[in-house]
This record gives sequence, structure tokens and C-alpha cells, in this order.
Amino acid sequence: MPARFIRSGLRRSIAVHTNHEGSVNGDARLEGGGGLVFVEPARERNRKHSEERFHPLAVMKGDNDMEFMAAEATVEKKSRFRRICVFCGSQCGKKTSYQEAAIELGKELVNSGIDLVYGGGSIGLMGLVSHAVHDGGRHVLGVIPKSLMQKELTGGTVGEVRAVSDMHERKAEMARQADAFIALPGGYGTLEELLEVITWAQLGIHKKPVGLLNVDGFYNSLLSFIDMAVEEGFISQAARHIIISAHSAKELMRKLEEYVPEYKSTVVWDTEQKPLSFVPEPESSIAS
Ligand SMILES: C/C(=C\CNc1ncnc2c1ncn2[C@@H]1O[C@H](COP(=O)(O)O)[C@@H](O)[C@H]1O)CO
Repeated sequence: MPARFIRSGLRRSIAVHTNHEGSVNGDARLEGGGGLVFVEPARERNRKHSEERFHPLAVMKGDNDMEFMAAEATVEKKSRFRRICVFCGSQCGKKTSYQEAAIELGKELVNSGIDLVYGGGSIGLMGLVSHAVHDGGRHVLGVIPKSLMQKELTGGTVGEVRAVSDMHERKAEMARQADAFIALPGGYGTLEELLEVITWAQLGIHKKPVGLLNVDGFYNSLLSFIDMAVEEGFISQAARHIIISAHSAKELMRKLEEYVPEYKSTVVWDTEQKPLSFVPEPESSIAS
């Protein structure tokens, strides 16, 4: 697909596509009289948005000389994550700061070149974060149980929608698809999803970072409760450190990027294992 380019005075800027590590995808060549002929995006799934957005990453200075420069905010930063799962309220909450945080997180994902996986739909904070990511040109994957798929419940969807049979399958699929998890403010659903991925980390089912966006101290009482459970001997210090919290999306993203999983579980999980049910025989009937 040929890249579009514009001329402004002596400078000609070109559309350049970057991969999630921030390096340039595809090939930009100079030909003949210095014309730039081709830039091929490697990421087909963002093709539509890449065509619409303009990345003034490269500036041609002369006929044979092309200088790549980091320019303007639309250029993706390097991230270790390809896709992050966001848990958040199906309501917007009372404070505008919750809604602003959802949009800020969405934009932060876009700026870092990260795709989104979430519970699907456009209601509440879920809608704000998913629209921010989709509008910014990143891929959005919504995982929705079939029973929740009616528009009246979801408020419509953006991006790709994956229908699953129930809530358990949804959580498993969201977890499979993501490289990290972030919880924004929310209610029971958000808490349940957050605590499940923390529990899975504690059991060694995954080693993916779990972030808590503690907007305006929304999660202070949960964190105090967890600290109390540590004091009371129900949660180990090591497991307490599974949760990475911050007050802003930018700070949280920085912490998640730097996070090194320290928690070690001795449990070995066979992820391919099918459910197996059996009834143990009573001790007395086992032949000696
Ligand atoms: C039945 C109602 C709303 C259903 N809407 C939902 N659509 C998609 N995902 C949902 C929905 N409700 C909960 N979720 C999941 O839980 C989290 C939000 O739950 P919360 O209780 O609002 O915190 C979210 O991350 C979704 O994955 C009418 O209530």
C-alpha cells in the first residue's frame, strides 16, 4: 500500500508506520529524483486507521538524504506490552475525574502503541476507554458473553467483538489475550475481575503485571483492607506486591513497564488440561 505524503515548503513528510517497539515497520526508499516511493505497514489490523492518521516521523531534507526524527505526539512510544486488558465500571461514576482518567488511560495506550482488550460495549467507563483507544487507531477487542450482547445492554460496540458462552469464559479469554491488566474505578464486576487476576498471579497461573489506577483515592479503602489482611496473616508480603498502583495513567504505565515479577508460585499448571471428574473410592474398599 503506497503511503500518502504531503509537501510543505522544502520539507516533505511521509506517513510512517511503527511497530509496538517503536521501530519503523516496512520500507521507505528514495528513488530517482529523491521521490519517496513506498512505505509498507506491517500491521494490517491498524491499516484503516494508519491510512487516516498522519505520522510525521520522517522528514526528507535533500534528494538523497532522509533523516528520521521523533516528532509530535502521535508517534508511538516503545512498550513491552502488545495488548492490555482494562477492567472498569459499566457506570461512569459520579466524579468527572473517573471519566477523565478512563479517557487519559485510553490515550496513554494509544501513545504507547498498545491495543485494548476489555469486557465489550460502550456503557460507562468501558465506553470511554474503548472509544479513546479506537479513535486513536489502536485495535480494540471486546469479549462479551452472548447473553449480554444486546445493544440495549452494551450500548453498542467498537472494534472487534468476540462472543463467549459465559462470564467465566470471558475472563479466561480476556486474560489469555492480554500482556497486563489495569483496573479503573468500578463496581462488583470490576472488583471481581481484578481480584481474580491477582489470585491467578498468586497461584502462578500468569506472571502478567496487574495495575490499579487509584483515581482520586478510589481504591484507598481496598488497599487498606488488603494491608490489614497482610497484617492479619492472610496475604503474604510477596503477594501484596502483585498489585501495582498509581494515581495517574502515565505513572501507572511507567510502573507497569518497569515491573519485574518477583512473586514465585510452586504450583505447576497444565493450561491444556481438560476438566476431569472422578469419585475417590472409600479407603476401606481399596484392595491391598
Ligand atoms: C446487565 C447490565 C449491564 C451489563 N453490561 C456489561 N456489559 C459488558 N461488561 C460488563 C457489563 N457489566 C459488567 N461487565 C464486566 O464487569 C466489569 C464492569 O462491572 P461493574 O460492576 O460495572 O464494575 C467490566 O470490566 C466488564 O468486564 C446492567 O447493570
